[in-house]
Amino acid sequence: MASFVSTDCFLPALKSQLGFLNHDAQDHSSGSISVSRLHKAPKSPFLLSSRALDVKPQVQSTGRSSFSQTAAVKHLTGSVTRTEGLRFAVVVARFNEIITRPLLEGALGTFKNYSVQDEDIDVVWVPGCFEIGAVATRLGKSGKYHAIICIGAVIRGDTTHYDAVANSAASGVLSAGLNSGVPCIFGVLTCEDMDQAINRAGGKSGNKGAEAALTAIEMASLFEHHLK
Ligand SMILES: Nc1c(NC[C@H](O)[C@H](O)[C@H](O)CO)[nH]c(=O)[nH]c1=O
Ligand SMILES: CC(=O)[C@@H](O)COP(=O)(O)O
Repeated sequence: MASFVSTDCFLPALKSQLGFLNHDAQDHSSGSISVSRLHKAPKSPFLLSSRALDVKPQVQSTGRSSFSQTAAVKHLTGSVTRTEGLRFAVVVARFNEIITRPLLEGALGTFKNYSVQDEDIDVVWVPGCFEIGAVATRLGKSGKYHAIICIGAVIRGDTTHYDAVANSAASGVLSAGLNSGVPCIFGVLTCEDMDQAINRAGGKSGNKGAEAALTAIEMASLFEHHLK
């Protein structure tokens, strides 16, 4: 049976507060989850009420937190080094191609660096980000791909059209993944100006297309190697 992963990494203050009282210290008055109930309750510090944190800590005889990681815990993670046989689609918007093409090149370069075969990659061009969702859904439902990257660049103009396009693109990609069951990766820049976009398409902020490809590989591996 899995138990709680150690809090060492992110809750040192809480960990130092926590002692492990014997069962007669339960606090039934406030209905809060006292520390001692953690022995029965899911071992998550997030269930602690503030009153439980007032509990005076006792040093556990073992000196170990009950939030210790156990060998029984199974961790599933996609591997970026297991790309053999994984197939990808890249949906890329032609609008702002001066940005989307370097994003695409960043993605293809990452696939190459991680040994994804050219024959296992299909690139589909659409007019703009608004069209990405429908195409990603169709590709996902085709059953041909292990993950789909969606690449675009929405750059604010003079009107509120930006908000419509950006929000539609995000919800379209999200819906495509949820409706098709195939990981759809959001590689769409939403920028206030062209400089921001250039910086994220191979400039000083990196290449978001390359990042999206790495995410796609990990997610494709997670689904293919662990979640079937
Ligand atoms: N302004 C941007 C657009 N606009 C076009 C839409 O995406 C869509 O193609 C049109 O509304 C027809 O349905 N697209 C982008 O990708 N980026 C923009 O900045
Ligand atoms: C994101 C957009 O739709 C934008 O580029 C359109 O520009 P404008 O708002 O000036 O029409």
